[in-house]
Amino acid sequence: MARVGVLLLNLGGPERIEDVGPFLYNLFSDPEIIRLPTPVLQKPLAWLISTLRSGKSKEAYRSIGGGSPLRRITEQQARELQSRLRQEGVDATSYVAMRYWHPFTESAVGDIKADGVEEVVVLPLYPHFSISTSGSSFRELQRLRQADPAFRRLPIRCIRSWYDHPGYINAMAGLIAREVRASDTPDAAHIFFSAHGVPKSYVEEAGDPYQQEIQACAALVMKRLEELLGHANPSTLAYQSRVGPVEWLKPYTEDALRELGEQGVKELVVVPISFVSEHIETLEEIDIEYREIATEAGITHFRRVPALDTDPTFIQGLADLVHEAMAGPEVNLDMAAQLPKKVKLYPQDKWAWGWNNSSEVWNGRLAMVGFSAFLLELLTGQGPLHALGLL
Ligand SMILES: C=CC1=C(C)c2cc3[nH]c(cc4nc(cc5[nH]c(cc1n2)c(C)c5CCC(=O)O)C(CCC(=O)O)=C4C)c(C)c3C=C
Ligand SMILES: [Fe+2]
Repeated sequence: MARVGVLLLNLGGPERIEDVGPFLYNLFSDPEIIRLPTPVLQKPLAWLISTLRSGKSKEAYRSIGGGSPLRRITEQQARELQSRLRQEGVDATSYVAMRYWHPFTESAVGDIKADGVEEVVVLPLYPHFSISTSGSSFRELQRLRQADPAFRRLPIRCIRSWYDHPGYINAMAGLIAREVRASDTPDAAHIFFSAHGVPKSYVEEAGDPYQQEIQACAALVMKRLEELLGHANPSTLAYQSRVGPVEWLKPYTEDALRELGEQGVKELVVVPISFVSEHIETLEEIDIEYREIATEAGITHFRRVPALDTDPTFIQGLADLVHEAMAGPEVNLDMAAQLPKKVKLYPQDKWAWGWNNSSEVWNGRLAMVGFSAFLLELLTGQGPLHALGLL
């Protein structure tokens, strides 16, 4: 029997307040998170944004106990999945590969090689594919594989996304049904799906299938929920956690909550749909910020469905996904990271004269170069502005 390594991909989170700044720097250094047409500016911009954001982020992490529970929960999921697979006769060991904090992807790959694993199943702990999440981790793995002949030799089967997998849909519907039954008005409780957002351009320009997978998933969960409850509840899908000035997927969670309040909705069952573990965006953003907005909007009952964490139906669903992947063909990282549409990531790169997309991009680039030079001068204390006595 082959020794199988199940590599679980996740984002990672700061474990202590001191980790918040470096964690944010790692996150914003990723070109899949901030898609800049000029890569040379990625690191200065990451430094700037992480510095500006870290106060707000630290406050949020403080309010949930001083750090993210994501590593602890992901490691628990990994242990339970491993024991489930071993009970089912697979010689499996699971490994956790975080994208922006410990344990990093590189260290998980090192452990896989040291343990003599013979084949790898890559399972992102994101049910829905996005360029910014699974896509980014697949690319990181691709870089590590290209640089390492020993890793390259291992057969690999990547699971791209699993938003429609029966184990996951059943587990989600089961948890929601519990909250609906416990509500004051089970027939009328409004099911509110809150998914992590992404910038609109990811979907419309770069061809990210994320929105389509989220919509399809919410529809499947609602169908299963109706079967479990014996009645259809009203539902809404909205997107949370917007960062920065650009437009993200709409409706935004805060706006949708206010609108439901205006419509007279009183009882809400909030479902964190794109997350499979509790973390800052469930424990702080939903439980504290959005609860407050809903209450102000006149929603009197706000119940939040817990994240799946180590729910047994969910862990069994993950084990089934691994079995299905092992029974299928190899799926390499290129195939897993592929986008459905053949699109240009930066359509504005195409040159054209006049006041248009391309000239706006070049203005933006020149402004960024000027801004970086200014930043450099501030840091080094040397440059033309100092020479002119302006700094
Ligand atoms: C489906 C899940 C996620 C998507 C899609 C996603 C996209 C995305 N996120 C940011 C910016 C931030 N994300 C942060 C933390 C964070 N995000 C996810 C999940 C998705 N992100 C997780 C699991 C976590 C870790 C949470 C934890 O408990 O530590 C943060 C840091 C927290 C904060 O300051 O708000 C940022 C910033 C962008 C820009 C983006 C898409 C482009
Ligand atoms: Fe995020």
